[in-house]
Amino acid sequence: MLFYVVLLLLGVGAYYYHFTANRKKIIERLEVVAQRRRDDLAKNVEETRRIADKLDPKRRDYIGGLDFLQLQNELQKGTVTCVEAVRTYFHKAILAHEKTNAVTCFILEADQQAEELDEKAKQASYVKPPMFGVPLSLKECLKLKGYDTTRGFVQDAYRPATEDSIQIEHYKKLGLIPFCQTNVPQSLLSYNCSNPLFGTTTNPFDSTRTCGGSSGGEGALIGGRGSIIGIGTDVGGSVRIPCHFTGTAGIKPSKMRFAHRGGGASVPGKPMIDANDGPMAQDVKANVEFLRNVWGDIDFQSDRDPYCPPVHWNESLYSSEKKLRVGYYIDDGWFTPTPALQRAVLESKKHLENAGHTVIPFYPPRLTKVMQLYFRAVCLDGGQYVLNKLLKDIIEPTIRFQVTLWMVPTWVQRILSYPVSLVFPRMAVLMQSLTRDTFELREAYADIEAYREEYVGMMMKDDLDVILCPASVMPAPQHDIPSKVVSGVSYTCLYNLLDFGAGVVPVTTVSKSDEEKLINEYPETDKWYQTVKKATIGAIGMPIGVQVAAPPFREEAVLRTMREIELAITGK
Ligand SMILES: CCCCCCCC/C=C\CCCCCCCC(=O)NCC(=O)O
Repeated sequence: MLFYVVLLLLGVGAYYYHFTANRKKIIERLEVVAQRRRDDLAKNVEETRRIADKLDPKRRDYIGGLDFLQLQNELQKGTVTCVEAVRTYFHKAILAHEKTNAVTCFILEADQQAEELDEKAKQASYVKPPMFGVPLSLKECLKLKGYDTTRGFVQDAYRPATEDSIQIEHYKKLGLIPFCQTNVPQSLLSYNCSNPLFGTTTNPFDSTRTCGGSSGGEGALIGGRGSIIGIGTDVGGSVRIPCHFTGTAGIKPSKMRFAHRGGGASVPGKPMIDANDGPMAQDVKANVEFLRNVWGDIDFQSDRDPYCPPVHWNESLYSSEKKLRVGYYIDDGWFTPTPALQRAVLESKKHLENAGHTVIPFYPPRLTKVMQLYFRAVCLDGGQYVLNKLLKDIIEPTIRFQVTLWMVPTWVQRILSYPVSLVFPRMAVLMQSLTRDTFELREAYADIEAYREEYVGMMMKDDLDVILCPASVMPAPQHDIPSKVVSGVSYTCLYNLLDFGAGVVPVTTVSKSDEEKLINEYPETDKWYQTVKKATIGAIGMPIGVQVAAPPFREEAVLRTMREIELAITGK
């Protein structure tokens, strides 16, 4: 017996030695690559600055002060040139990048593309596309020919995409000029924004706090006024959470509204959790104008990807005079949001009521079950795909907590969940979420299908057009918090599980009385609540958004509601 125990211990020891020696070698090699990539970025920023500085600062200030529609209009009229627009945003993005570390690469050829467009515009026969010359920032994971899409993995640096994705091709055809790529959290499966290649992107309003993720670089850049419009991706909130954290507006459309051929994903092959790309901008108006043009010309995408149905922009749904019926909630029953987030929903409710809409309570059913289904379906192989990639890379410290969760075998998590349930029931629910086998996975898929039917059934029963609810559980927290509170995505991931269109519009900022309420009334019943409460103290002044969602192909109703809230708040 002793012999076998010694043999086992020797085996484990040898494996551990081999594993750590191998990891050390990988890390040493990748650290050289990461340093080289960062040095290249520093040179790239300086070259961009040289180009941006060719534009007269007075002109730059004027163009930089235009909003999306004004810039689009001046470019159409020819009173602003494409070169001027690109150089202005090169300059503004450098400023925002210096503050937040949002950019992973400036696309220098944007300047040349702008020159070419300006040349074309001189020809009398040339018809300008609708978004002629508007500079566009892109989340780093989007496939752009000639540029890396690392998703924060050092191992994927210097492996540029060989083609544009269909969506990028389309945006270029509509006249947009991609001018920079923006930072993401390693693996994209997080709502912070840090990786070992490009480092941490910070919130433009407070550098000790995260800009959110995974489209965090976009949030920081747009919130920091370094881009007028950008594209993010969202599988659990990655467009909507950064919008909420940085005071910007964006929407994740339902999956089928864009072509996905040639695109990338954080975890390929997860059929029931629907991700999509989506625009992010300084206001809702820009999102509307962008999607009106993209969906107005959606045949471009459908012709190249038959899985993308040719569903055109529905102007009558967006501009309808018919009053809306809105279901709202301020607490999903899984994770009570901090007071400012609840207040934002109640204020939005008032704005909608003042505009003549009917707003009634709505109770999303069984969120505890939803959280289990979401984590089971998003980590459908128990997290193995992401873990395999991470183990071949330098692991980002701010996601180490969730990496540890993925490393503990499922059966161990299940056994431990029983004692844990006695002191921390919500954690125990998640410990039972990663799948043991395909039987459980099939069951989860069937449950998601049934849940979708139940949810839309409830909306139909009350004749609801859209749902209004919080965008998250808290305002932007410190950089390490998202990994410790992965369960805080309940307000957003629900609408990926349902495949609804869902957007976020900025509504308010955290006030002193929100903080007092937080201190006196916010629950402290478990570790997650304690962490959220602690992270939210000191967040006075941080932006707060609300979320609007509607079933697939009704994104125009979502945008209409968001726009009405925006109009009521900003008056423009
Ligand atoms: C014991 C607990 C087991 C649960 C393990 C959970 C590990 C965390 C896994 C996933 C976290 C998901 C968070 C999602 C954040 C938003 C991600 C997103 O939208 N990404 C965009 C994209 O992938 O394109």
